[in-house]
Amino acid sequence: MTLEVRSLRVTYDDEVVIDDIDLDIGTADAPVTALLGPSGCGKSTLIRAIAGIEPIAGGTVRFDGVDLAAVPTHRRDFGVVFQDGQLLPGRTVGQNIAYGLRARRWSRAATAERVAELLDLVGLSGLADRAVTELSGGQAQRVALARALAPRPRLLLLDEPLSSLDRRLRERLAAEIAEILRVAGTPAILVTHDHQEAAVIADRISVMSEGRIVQSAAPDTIWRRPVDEWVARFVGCTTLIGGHLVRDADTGSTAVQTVLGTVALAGRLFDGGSDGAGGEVVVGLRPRSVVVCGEERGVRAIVRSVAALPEEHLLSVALDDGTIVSAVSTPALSVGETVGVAIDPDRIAVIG
Ligand SMILES: Nc1ncnc2c1ncn2[C@@H]1O[C@H](COP(=O)(O)OP(=O)(O)OP(=O)(O)O)[C@@H](O)[C@H]1O
Repeated sequence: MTLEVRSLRVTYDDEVVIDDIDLDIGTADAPVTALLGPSGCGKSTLIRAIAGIEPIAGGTVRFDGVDLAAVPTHRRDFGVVFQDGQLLPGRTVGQNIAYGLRARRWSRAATAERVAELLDLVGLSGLADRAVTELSGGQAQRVALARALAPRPRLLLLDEPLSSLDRRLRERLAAEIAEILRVAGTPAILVTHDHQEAAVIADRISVMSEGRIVQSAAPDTIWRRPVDEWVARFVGCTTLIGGHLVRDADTGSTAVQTVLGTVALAGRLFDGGSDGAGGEVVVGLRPRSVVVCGEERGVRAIVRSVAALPEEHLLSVALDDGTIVSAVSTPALSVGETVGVAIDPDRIAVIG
């Protein structure tokens, strides 16, 4: 059950909005893919083109090998959930979930059974007769998800389904959606701005920029081996520094030398490929990639500013060569103080 997008192009007037995109959705190793990218990069347009709502200017969209060019939206058997749910306001929760089943001529008994099953799946049993205008935002999005899943679609298209909810609810619902999709076994594409939501719900993340897919990989590969500096910055690296790869003769593992010291790059993400000794790389640092560790063990730095966060202090420090980096410290420190800093290898990205 895979969706294959090949050389897809979508244009608005003469402007190319989707440019030569290849994508495989619903593969055995990655049933759920998240599309992550900045505002305006074309995520929603791509989803709409796959759904058949947006005409395509070139390329193909196939499902299980069948070209969908001549298949209208309502015959593609795809479920869609948008940001604001788009529930039918004059009807109850149960009637909304049953909506697609009526159109497909399901019997009354089969419809009632399926609605009960989905209410249970999305955790809303007992709310079948509630008017949808009397639901919380989170409940409404669960009903929208149940309605999309009810006819057993071959693919689910989720276009920012949680972005109208507050952060805490979003985090909780993201975990619930991940579980619901796993139980339903339905392949899905999720459009989101939120890195954490992408990692919680999806098996694979495709990063988009200006109408193109710039990297598709498992979430930890995206965070730790971004394909270029743009992706590194997009996934939270605020400072990029040069690095030189060296091979530890004793362990055979690769390490990277930087102005912040040398750290081992353990694990499968750093094996093989261009990870041999002698290569030049770029190391991406996040605000928590550098830790204060005592002057004797780290690289000398002077504290430039200190912000007290609830669980730690966030510092800006200057190295002897003038490089400015963010660092975290549990104890409070003063501006002007000399400290030792070191890289936490589990929190950096390596590009190249
Ligand atoms: N109907 C339209 N006519 C002309 N241009 C459009 C239309 N819809 C979208 N665009 C443009 O196409 C580009 C991609 O828009 P799209 O909505 O796909 O981006 P997005 O990545 O989903 O953004 P966001 O994250 O802000 O929702 C944008 O430059 C947008 O202005």
